[in-house]
Order: sequence, then C-alpha cells, then structure tokens
Amino acid sequence: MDLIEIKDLSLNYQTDGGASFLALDQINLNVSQGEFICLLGPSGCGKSTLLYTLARQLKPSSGSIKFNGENLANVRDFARNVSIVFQEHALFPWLTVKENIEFPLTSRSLLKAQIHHTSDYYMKMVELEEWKDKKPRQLSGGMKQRVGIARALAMETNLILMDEPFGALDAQTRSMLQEELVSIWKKASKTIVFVTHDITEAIYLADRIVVMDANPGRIKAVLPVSSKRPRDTSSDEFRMLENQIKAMLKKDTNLVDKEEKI
Ligand SMILES: Nc1ncnc2c1ncn2[C@@H]1O[C@H](COP(=O)(O)OP(=O)(O)OP(=O)(O)O)[C@@H](O)[C@H]1O
Repeated sequence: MDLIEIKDLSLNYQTDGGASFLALDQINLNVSQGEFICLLGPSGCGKSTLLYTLARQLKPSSGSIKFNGENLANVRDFARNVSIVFQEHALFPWLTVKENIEFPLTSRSLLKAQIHHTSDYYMKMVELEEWKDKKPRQLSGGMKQRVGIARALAMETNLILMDEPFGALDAQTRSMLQEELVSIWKKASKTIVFVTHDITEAIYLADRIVVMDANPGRIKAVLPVSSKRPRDTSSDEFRMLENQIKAMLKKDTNLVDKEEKI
C-alpha cells in the first residue's frame, strides 16, 4: 500500500465574483513511503494548491486522498503524521532556535527531557547547535530555513510537505541546503513532497518529478530520476533530463529559455 493515494482529485476555488475556478483537474498520483517527490510546473499550475490539499488546509471538490489507506480527512492526530515547511520560514520571532523547534512538541504529552533530547538531535542534524539560543532575527536566511526544516523533522512525522523552502535564498545557500536535505532525508527516512519552480532543483532532489500544467492544473507527466545521489548537475544524464523537461514545458511558457526557470 502506498503512503498517499490521490484519485481523481479536483479542486475549485470560489472567486470573489462568485464564479468558480478549476485549480486542480483530475489529479491521480500515488506516493510510496520514503519517496522524494517534486511538484514542478509554471506559476499557477496548482502546485501549492495540491500541497495544501495534502496538508488538509484545502478541501477537494471531488475525488479522494488516502493516507496510509485511510481517507485523509479522517486521519486522527494529523499533526503527528504530516508537517510543513513554508517558503517564508514562519518562525516565532520571540522564541530562540531551540524553542522554535520545540514549540510543536509542547502540545504533546512528552516529558521535558524527551523534548530537549529530540530538539538537540535535530539541531545537530542541521548543524545549528551553536545557534540554539539565538533569536530568528540573529540568523541568516539559510539558517532560518534550517530551523524550519529541523522543526518539521523534530515532529517526526511520516510525511513532510515543503512549499518552495529554498525559493528566497541565494544560489550558494540553496545548493548547500539541497545537499543537506538529501542527506537528512536519507538518514531520517521520511517521505517528502516538495514544490519547486526550478528544474535543476527538482532533478537534483527527486525520486520522481511530477510535471504539472496550468489552466486547469493537471499532471502532464511523472518522470523518474534514477541517477545515484549526490547528483552531478553537469552530467549528460542530468542535462538530458533537464532538456526533456524544458521541451515539455516550452509549449506552456516562454520563460524557460529566459531564465532556466519556469
Ligand atoms: N484562494 C484562491 N481563490 C481563487 N483562486 C486561487 C486561490 N488560490 C489560488 N488560486 C488560483 O489557483 C491557481 C493555482 O494556484 P497555486 O498557488 O496552487 O499555483 P502554483 O503552481 O503553486 O503557483 P506559484 O508557483 O506561482 O506559487 C492559480 O491560477 C491561482 O490564481
């Protein structure tokens, strides 16, 4: 059984004028336990809508999502199963790094010592131990994003949803965090669904890339990436896949050639 089974999922937004807008049209996708999935596509193709539907923050208009074989809407203790990392790190500015990581755990009936142990473990994993008593304003963008990742990991959920978590970072920090994320994902054996605009990022990270189309949001193709990690972005295999995806998206957007992004 797959961890996530999405069947004939459609979602309509009600616009202010009372009209309805079809943002997701008949999405079918299964994600297995431990898989790293990237949702890739042009602006407005419904990547975030799909992610937030998986996070139960949006309700499907039709179709179904199963999580561990159970209807997603009925999953009890949802916060123990699914966590989210946002593009904007969404940290509490008045809490320290350690307190931010521990915050979601405080609502669970855990001993303080257990909470400290968990936060210490994940702070170490994202190399933030030295910064544990600092407030978010004292951190760089990349560090803040690492706190967001550590917080999601510390919740020890099976599934982690990531909405362009590296979108606001400079290229160097971004590529460092991509590398770290792959090694953390392997170590912690999580299932990740990751939204991105960036073709290179998707090929670097994913086991499978879900290429989406806009108006209405649909799945255009699901492409497996089989090369071994860490992936060499200059390899022939990498370039070939990049070109394949560009060609696929070229029909939908003229931005691909301009910025290597969609
Ligand atoms: N609350 C809303 N009400 C009406 N339409 C919406 C709403 N939220 C999103 N949309 C529309 O749904 C479509 C999909 O939006 P979504 O944010 O999921 O796309 P995306 O692929 O994540 O885009 P981006 O990469 O720009 O973030 C877009 O056309 C958007 O304008």
